[in-house]
Amino acid sequence: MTNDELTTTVYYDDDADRSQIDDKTVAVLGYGSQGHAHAQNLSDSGVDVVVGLREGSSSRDAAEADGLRVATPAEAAAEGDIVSVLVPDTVQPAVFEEIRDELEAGDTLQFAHGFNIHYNQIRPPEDVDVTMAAPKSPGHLVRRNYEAGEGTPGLIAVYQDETGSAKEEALAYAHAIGCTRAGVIETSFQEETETDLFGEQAVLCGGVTSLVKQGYETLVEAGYSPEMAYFECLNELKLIVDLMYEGGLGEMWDSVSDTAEFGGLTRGDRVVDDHARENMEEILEEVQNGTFAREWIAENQAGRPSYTQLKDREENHHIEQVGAPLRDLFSWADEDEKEAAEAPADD
Ligand SMILES: NC(=O)C1=CN([C@@H]2O[C@H](COP(=O)(O)OP(=O)(O)OC[C@H]3O[C@@H](n4cnc5c(N)ncnc54)[C@H](O)[C@@H]3O)[C@@H](O)[C@H]2O)C=CC1
Ligand SMILES: CC(=O)[C@](C)(O)C(=O)O
Ligand SMILES: [Mg+2]
Ligand SMILES: [Mg+2]
Repeated sequence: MTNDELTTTVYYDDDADRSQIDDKTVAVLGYGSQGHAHAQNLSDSGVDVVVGLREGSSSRDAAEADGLRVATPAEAAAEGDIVSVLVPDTVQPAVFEEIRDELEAGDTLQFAHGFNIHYNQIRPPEDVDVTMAAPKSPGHLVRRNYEAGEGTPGLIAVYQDETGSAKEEALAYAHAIGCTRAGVIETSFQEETETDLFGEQAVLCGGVTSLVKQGYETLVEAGYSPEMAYFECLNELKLIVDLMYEGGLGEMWDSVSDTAEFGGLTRGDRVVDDHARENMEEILEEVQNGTFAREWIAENQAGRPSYTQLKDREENHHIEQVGAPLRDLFSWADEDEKEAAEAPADD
């Protein structure tokens, strides 16, 4: 299927006009998963970057060690023509209030997720552009793929176009962080927010980890060794998903045995059944009607009691106790490979 046959236009490197960003300064607020990747990729792409971090932030040393200028969020925003808000969603409203007065007419407020705009937690001034360039990838792979000369797919969206060139600038930003190497699709703040929240809750982060833990617990409670259960239900999942990533479900089905294919096709829907689908639809509705957003905002206002308890329970799950030493064994193989690579040639 060519781009013309796709229902959505996919933008690539040649579709981006880098003159929209090359003479501008980008203030990247936050230096975490997305922030470190955007800042370094933008800088390596030749864009002037200043990182905005709180005084005393533990991320300051890392950003400076990576050769980037660091300032406070307000100082960075004052310098920036584009202010990329890459602090945690739950602190963005407070950080926005810190920088609001530093924004000038024609500046751009740029996001990697639409949560605070879509749920009206940030109401931007009317004289700036509001855009999104959102990698569809964890930040560390945004950076790793960029350094490998590749990219990660991304989305762009325009919420407010005061200058008349918001989309073109967002596409130039997506180019500079490497996303147009892989492909960029235009969406809206609403669509990105709702699909991203649903996807991370029901499939990518919540659904998958629950499936892995349930499978692991089923095997262990039936008497099988935890190591066997770990290899079967967690470790091999990467290898299976890699095939799906490369060539869709079909490439995975073609690679596994007929036995696995028959077993999977006849039993998969008994595990993720109609009830699971009803739960997914309920989760999507909670995203769409703001129930999840209100719950997450209230959780943070209360000091994250449930989040902390759930995180602690997850970190102490038996699969994590079993997995750590097993992965160290794998890293031993890496160490072995490293030694081999560093050893002088026997010539
Ligand atoms: N983690 C990911 O891979 C993805 C994240 N996003 C979005 O990117 C944005 C940033 O998320 P992450 O990179 O995950 O955040 P993170 O939690 O990894 O990093 C947050 C950064 O902000 C800094 N920070 C925290 N509080 C601050 C404050 N009050 N003032 C100034 N700096 C502060 C921290 O020091 C850290 O450098 C969010 O909107 C998120 O939804 C979008 C796509 C994927
Ligand atoms: C990595 C990503 O795309 C997520 C799961 O949406 C996120 O980290 O918010
Ligand atoms: Mg996401
Ligand atoms: Mg997300």
